[in-house]
Amino acid sequence: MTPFLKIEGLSKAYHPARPVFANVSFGLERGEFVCIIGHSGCGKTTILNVLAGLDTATAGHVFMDGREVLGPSLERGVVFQGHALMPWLTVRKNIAFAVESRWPDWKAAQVNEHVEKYVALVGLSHAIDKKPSQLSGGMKQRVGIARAFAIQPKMLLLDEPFGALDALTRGTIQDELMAIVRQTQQTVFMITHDVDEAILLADRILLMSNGADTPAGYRPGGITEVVANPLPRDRTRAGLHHLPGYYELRNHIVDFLVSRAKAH
Ligand SMILES: Nc1ncnc2c1ncn2[C@@H]1O[C@H](COP(=O)(O)OP(=O)(O)OP(=O)(O)O)[C@@H](O)[C@H]1O
Repeated sequence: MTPFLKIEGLSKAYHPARPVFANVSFGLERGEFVCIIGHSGCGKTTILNVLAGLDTATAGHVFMDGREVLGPSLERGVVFQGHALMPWLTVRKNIAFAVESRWPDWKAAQVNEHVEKYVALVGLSHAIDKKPSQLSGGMKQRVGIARAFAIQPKMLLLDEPFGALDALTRGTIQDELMAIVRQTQQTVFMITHDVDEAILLADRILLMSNGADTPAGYRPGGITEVVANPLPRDRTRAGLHHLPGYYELRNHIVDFLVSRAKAH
């Protein structure tokens, strides 16, 4: 069967002889949550941008639901590291703008009800009529997350969406994200640097290595290994460390990052 999202032979080269990554192929099933982990500069954001249709690959193709991704679409919701909000609009209007683009026929009251629901979901009802400059970095990030969810895309692409959040908020939003994704059967591709976050959220974890000079010549970066998460899907943040298999999985990923992800 063809997967919901299919990535075939993707390469990106800024210098023809030294591609950042080459021959990257993988698939995501509908409703699957996949995280990608790798050191800075290996090309994770580039891959995510190609999946979003915001960047083009030097070689290879991406198909979603049987159609090639050739540009951005409201079928794919993206949450960036920086929150990318319109600074002159309130939280309500930032999200309403996206919702109106997605459903141009909706009446104002319907748009507003929808916006309020998603703002409540990320715990920001009290700040709904504030502008981004009046919010903390973490709050702005939550607005970005609410906006991506509000357009109910077929696929969510998340580039370290929780990086700027303090540990407590991060935990709460991880729980919320997990609950929504399970409930909506959302398909998610997420970049993270946090091994525990990947183990908590992902069904599978892609381990990506950096391009490197080796005795045999330059070796482009790529997906070195795909790790299936063996832990039960109803795992929780608090219970994660007690699950059999957790430490083996964690050690395996940390070992990859320490000794295999970069040539020494
Ligand atoms: N416009 C560009 N011109 C030349 N090189 C670029 C350009 N954009 C990105 N790169 C290089 O491509 C590589 C991959 O960048 P990318 O942002 O995808 O990495 P990343 O794995 O997401 O890193 P991080 O974890 O730090 O966000 C980096 O080495 C970067 O220097």
